[in-house]
Amino acid sequence: MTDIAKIAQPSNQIERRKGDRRKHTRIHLSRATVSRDNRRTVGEATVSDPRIHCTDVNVFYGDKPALRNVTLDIGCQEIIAMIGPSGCGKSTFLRCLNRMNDTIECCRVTGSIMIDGQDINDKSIDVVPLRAKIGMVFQKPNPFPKSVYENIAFGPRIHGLAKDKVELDEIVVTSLKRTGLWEEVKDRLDQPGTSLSGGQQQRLCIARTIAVNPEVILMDEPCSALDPIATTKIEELMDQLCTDYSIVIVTHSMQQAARVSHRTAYFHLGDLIEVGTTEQIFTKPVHQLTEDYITGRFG
Ligand SMILES: Nc1ncnc2c1ncn2[C@@H]1O[C@H](COP(=O)(O)OP(=O)(O)OP(=O)(O)O)[C@@H](O)[C@H]1O
Repeated sequence: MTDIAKIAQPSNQIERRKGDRRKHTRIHLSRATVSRDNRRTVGEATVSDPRIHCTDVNVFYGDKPALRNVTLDIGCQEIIAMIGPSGCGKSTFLRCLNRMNDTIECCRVTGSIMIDGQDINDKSIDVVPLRAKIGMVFQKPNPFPKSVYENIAFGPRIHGLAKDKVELDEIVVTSLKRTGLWEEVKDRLDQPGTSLSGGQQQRLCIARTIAVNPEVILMDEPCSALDPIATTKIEELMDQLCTDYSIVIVTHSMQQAARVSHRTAYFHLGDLIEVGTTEQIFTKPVHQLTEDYITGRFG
């Protein structure tokens, strides 16, 4: 078994690894023990043909910095995983990518985040089409309180993507087929989305996201509320979807990052420490902080 295959082993073996990890001495790194120089990003943060190009992104909640000078590209047709200890800024970064931080009053974002030649932080940008272009799937499945059909049809209808009912039906069927849900729900399209299982609800939310033709799908711990079988289905789905969309996933599970992503970005206390191919990050991390985290010495 290769090193990365060991990391990506199925979740029934993960519990045993957790036990092993507890044997390591825990290292508590305070801001004082890690100099700013040691927290410059190492690795290739940029790609030749980025879908999203982030430069010097800083985020503050009130006066408190949550992210510092993050420069990172999101490539086309890639799955990039954001990993790091709790509170390091992974979700904050994800929310920057479709201006979800706008919904937090005390939050201020600086720097540039370019997609299709436009800075998404430009005040003239309409966030409704932006959030269709850069869709988001949350930790807990959150279907609309509507039927299965309406959960999918709602977005294309408000974005004017279907000229009539026939086209709308086609989008609904295609989106459900692409997420592998069609066979499971084709006889219950009129039932509430909330009547589906948790894993089906999460795939419904992904189907709802792809129904409006996104370029990027943001996933904030999309499997944390799901069992291992539902998790496997979502991971297989991500693998299929990345041929058309860029996927950015925040995950607490290093095994999941190793299984699904092409590149991995490691955050620590608001800094982007290291970016690289997932294989390199998990087998030959360059930065000591990355190594300490992936070997379970802290976090
Ligand atoms: N709405 C908010 N108001 C104030 N501070 C916030 C808010 N959201 C996040 N923060 C702070 O910003 C920092 C980064 O939080 P964030 O949720 O992005 O981290 P994370 O890496 O995603 O954590 P976790 O893995 O626990 O979800 C933390 O110090 C957190 O307390």
